Amino acid sequence: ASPDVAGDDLPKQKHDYQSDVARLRKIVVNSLYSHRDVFLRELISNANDALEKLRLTALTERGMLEGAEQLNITIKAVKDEDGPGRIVITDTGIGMTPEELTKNLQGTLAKSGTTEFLQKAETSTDTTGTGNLIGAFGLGFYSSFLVADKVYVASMAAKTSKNPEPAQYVFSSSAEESSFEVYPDPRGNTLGRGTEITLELKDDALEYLETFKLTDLISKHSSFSSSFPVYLHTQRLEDVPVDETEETPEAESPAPESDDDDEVVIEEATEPAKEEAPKTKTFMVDEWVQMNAQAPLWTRDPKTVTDEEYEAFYAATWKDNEKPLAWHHFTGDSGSGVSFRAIVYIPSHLDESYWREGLEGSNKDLRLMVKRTFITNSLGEDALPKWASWVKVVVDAEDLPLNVSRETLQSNKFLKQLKSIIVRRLLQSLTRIQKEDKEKFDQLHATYGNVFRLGAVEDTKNRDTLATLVRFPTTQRNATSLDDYVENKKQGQKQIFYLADMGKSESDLAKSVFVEKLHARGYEVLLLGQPLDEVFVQNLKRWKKLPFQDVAKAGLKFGDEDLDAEEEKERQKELTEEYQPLLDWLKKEASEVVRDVVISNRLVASSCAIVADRHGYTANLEKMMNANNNPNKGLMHDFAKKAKIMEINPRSPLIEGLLKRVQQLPGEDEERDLDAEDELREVASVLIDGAMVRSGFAVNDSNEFFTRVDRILRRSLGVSETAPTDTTVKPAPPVDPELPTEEEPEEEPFPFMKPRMEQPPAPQWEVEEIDEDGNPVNPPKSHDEL
Ligand SMILES: Nc1ncnc2c1ncn2[C@@H]1O[C@H](COP(=O)(O)OP(=O)(O)OP(=O)(O)O)[C@@H](O)[C@H]1O
Repeated sequence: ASPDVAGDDLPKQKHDYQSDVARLRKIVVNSLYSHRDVFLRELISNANDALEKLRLTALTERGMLEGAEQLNITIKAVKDEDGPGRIVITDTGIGMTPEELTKNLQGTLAKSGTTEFLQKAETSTDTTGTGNLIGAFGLGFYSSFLVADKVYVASMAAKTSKNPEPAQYVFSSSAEESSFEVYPDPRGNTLGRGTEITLELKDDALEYLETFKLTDLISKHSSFSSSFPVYLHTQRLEDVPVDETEETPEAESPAPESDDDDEVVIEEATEPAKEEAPKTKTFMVDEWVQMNAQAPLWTRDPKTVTDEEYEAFYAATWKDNEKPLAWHHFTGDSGSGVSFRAIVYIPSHLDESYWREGLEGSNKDLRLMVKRTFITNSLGEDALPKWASWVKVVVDAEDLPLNVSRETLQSNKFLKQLKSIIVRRLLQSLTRIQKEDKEKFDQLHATYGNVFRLGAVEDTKNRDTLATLVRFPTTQRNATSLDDYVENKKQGQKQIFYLADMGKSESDLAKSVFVEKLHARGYEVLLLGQPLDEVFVQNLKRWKKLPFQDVAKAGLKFGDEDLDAEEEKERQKELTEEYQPLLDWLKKEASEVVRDVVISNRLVASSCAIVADRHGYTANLEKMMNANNNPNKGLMHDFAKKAKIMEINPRSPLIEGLLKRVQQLPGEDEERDLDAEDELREVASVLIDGAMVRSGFAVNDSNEFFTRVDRILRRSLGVSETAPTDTTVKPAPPVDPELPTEEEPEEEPFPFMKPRMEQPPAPQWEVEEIDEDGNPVNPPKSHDEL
């Protein structure tokens, strides 16, 4: 039988779901079957949101609390004798008008990436990790359909000046239908205010009717989902002595609110009582048991909180099914008279939208409470910097007035201090992990390595601490910090050598002409292939007083030049004199692309390379400038582009050969062989362009470059340079009007649907007192000062 809320005989307004919504619902239900326990957490958390909204709005809107005085959530399982069984979840929150029922509950697909997601989810068989999908796509209410065939949402909006006479309406929908209905509640106004969700359970979900199952679910997943009391309806048998002269006593039912269905069931006494024992009767007693009676987690002494509780609190508060990497629970006194408690969590993954969003910092994941009441999740203009904006924080201030409006809060000194307190605490946690737990730090760096680079660029105050956290591959080892690098420098070395080429792998970078001599001589070179690397070193400029030196740029010094023997210097001088004719000749030939040609001190096996002048573009920078499609890059751009130097390796036989040929060229008044000269020029041009390519630059006209290469190859093979290639080709068949029928190849599943690594348990932090600037008042011995 349908529950009363169904109003079977009523005329109802039908609405169609958007077609994508119906698809989405199906995917959610199919892919999340094994996670279906989450439905209760999602509904409790929605109820909590509605209560928080009410409490916040009621600060400025009088009379809103009329209708239902208590702010709470109740859950009741109803076993129907002639029906499947229902779970009813009721809150006395802000409620919804019929328009809101229609708009809010049909779900929106406005979130970016949803359509893409749908396609991937439908073609993928991999459903691991989809537990997060619910939170990520705002599908909270949809999770009802994981366990219910039919869902009724009765709601009565709070009374406001704009809506002084709210009415109770019902939204109903079944799991399969592509439409939903909204109609006036046939029972009238039973709620006073708030929302009641009735789930008509699927046949295979009847286990959720059992009290122990609900108790287990709530304590496992939802005890932290609400800061308002959550009551579960329970029944127990109780023997009560009866005085036959008195009337049958009423069983007590401390229900948080009256409930018409809640008639107390009274059973007959089971055994005829013995004479001496007082007569008893067994009653079925209805009770509402509060499921979250414990003090909120952040107010507790961390010594009494288990890792599991910290993890459950994190999962419930931020709807993230992956365990956090670490957390820091502390109390503090802001100095401006506000004492507070806080937990800072480091998630084990970055939201995929992090890098897509703009650079202005915002933090949706901060929950600012005053005396356990949620106030806001926005620090406004005192928002965390972008690099730290992913951190998840609960802060509860004791000494702020409860009725602060968000506006007055913005001008409160405490808020300004909060930003630096959180950042400082976060940095302390990160530094501590770096020092104490290598394995965890590796995970941290894999996720946040680029965030640390960004931070070092963005946050000048914390630049050094953030830079300490960054790791680089080098020509000698992996995961090297700047401090490690400096420790490993050679005698006399006064520069930190690096090679930057965005997007190149370490092994490609390690093969570059620019590092060959450094590597051969045993110097370490940082290999920078990450997008933010070059900006990072340019902002940092130096580390431990050593300047960064791009090994693809002029100015490279090994630092032991002064230690060279006199004859070594003499040899260098001789070489320059010997090669002067070639240097002069090449300088003319290469004048289009370089400013000068010199004898190299950085090449070992390669014949030549193009290095950027101190103020010129490196190949990496030139690529970025070219990609930045601004036609008016101006004079400086042209200047920077030309600011290159060609270096030749006098030990290379190719260069020796070229020198000989240049020396043999006839003098001014001798007879010239123009063909031979052209040939030599062509060889030189291929050498120059080859050096460009080998050094990471693009050649001006690659097609023309390869035509020249082709000509030289023909010459060396003795093939005619002018013999044409047969260029006849078979034309394509005529136009085909038929549409293709072949299926699309299956694509890789979305990255966030792939399984993620299990995280080891995070360490527990001690509680510390901190002052106005976030400095510990009595720093414990184990504490790392930054
Ligand atoms: N118990 C409720 N009381 C009042 N409004 C509700 C309630 N449950 C849901 N809503 C409304 O319906 C909207 C959609 O709910 P849904 O759970 O699908 O998404 P969400 O809560 O916005 O996102 P998420 O659950 O992922 O955080 C909510 O934003 C809210 O406006």
